[in-house]
Amino acid sequence: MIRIADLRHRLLDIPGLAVDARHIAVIGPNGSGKTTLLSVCSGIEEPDAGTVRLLDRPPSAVKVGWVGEFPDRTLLFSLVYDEIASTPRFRHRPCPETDATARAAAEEVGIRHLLGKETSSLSGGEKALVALAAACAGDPEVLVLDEADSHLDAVTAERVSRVVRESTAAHVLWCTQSMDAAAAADYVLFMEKGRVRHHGTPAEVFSALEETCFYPTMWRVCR
Ligand SMILES: Nc1ncnc2c1ncn2[C@@H]1O[C@H](COP(=O)(O)OP(=O)(O)OP(=O)(O)O)[C@@H](O)[C@H]1O
Repeated sequence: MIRIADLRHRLLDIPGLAVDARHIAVIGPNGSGKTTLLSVCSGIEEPDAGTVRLLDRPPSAVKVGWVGEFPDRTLLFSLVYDEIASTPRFRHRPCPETDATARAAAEEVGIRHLLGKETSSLSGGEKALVALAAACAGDPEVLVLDEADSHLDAVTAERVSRVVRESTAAHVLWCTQSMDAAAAADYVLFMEKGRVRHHGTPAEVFSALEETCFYPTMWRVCR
C-alpha cells in the first residue's frame, strides 16, 4: 500500500491518496509534478509538509530501486560491472554474493555482454538498461522508473516491461509518456499542476481523458 497524506512539496499538493496496486503509472503534462512526486515517494527528497508511506514505512526505511529519466546524470561508475555491483556493495554484501547478484541482474535485463564496457561508451538506451539492472540488483521492495522508457526502441521497451513485470517489487511506480504503456498498468495517476486530477484503473482514468492527447493510441484505434 502507498499512502500519501497532506503532501506539499514545491508545486505538489496532494491532500490524501491510498493506492493498493502493484504497477502504478504516473502520467500528465510536462511540468505537472510527476518527477517531483516520484522523488518524494523514493525518499530522494523530504517533503516540505505531509507524509508518504510505502508498505506502512517511510521511504527511507524501504529498499527503493530508482531508474531516472537521464541515466547520464546518475550513473556513478566508469565500468558497467561496477555500476551494477555498486548496489550490493553499498549494502556491504560479501564479494561472491555481490558478483553473483551483479551478473544475475545483467542477465535479467539482457545486458551481460555490456558488463566489461565503459559506461561512457554506451548509448542512451543501454545506459537506461544499466540503471535498471543496478536498481534490480538491490532486490527492491519498490521500483521507481522516471520515464525510463523514453530512450528505448519498442523491443527494448518491451524487455524493460518484462523485467518490471517479473520483478519481486511490491510496487512499481512508473512515470511514462507512453499512454499505451500506462494502459497496461494496474492503476493510473494523472497529474496536473501538482495535483492528482484523476486516479483509478486505466479504464476509469482514460475515460476521463478520452478527448485529450492522453488517450492511449491503441484504445483509439480499437474503438
Ligand atoms: N529542484 C527544483 N527546484 C525548483 N523547482 C523545481 C525543481 N525541480 C522541478 N521543479 C519545478 O517543478 C515543476 C514540476 O517539475 P517535474 O520535473 O516534477 O515535472 P514533470 O511532470 O516530471 O515534468 P516532465 O514531464 O517535463 O519531466 C516544474 O515547473 C519544475 O520547474
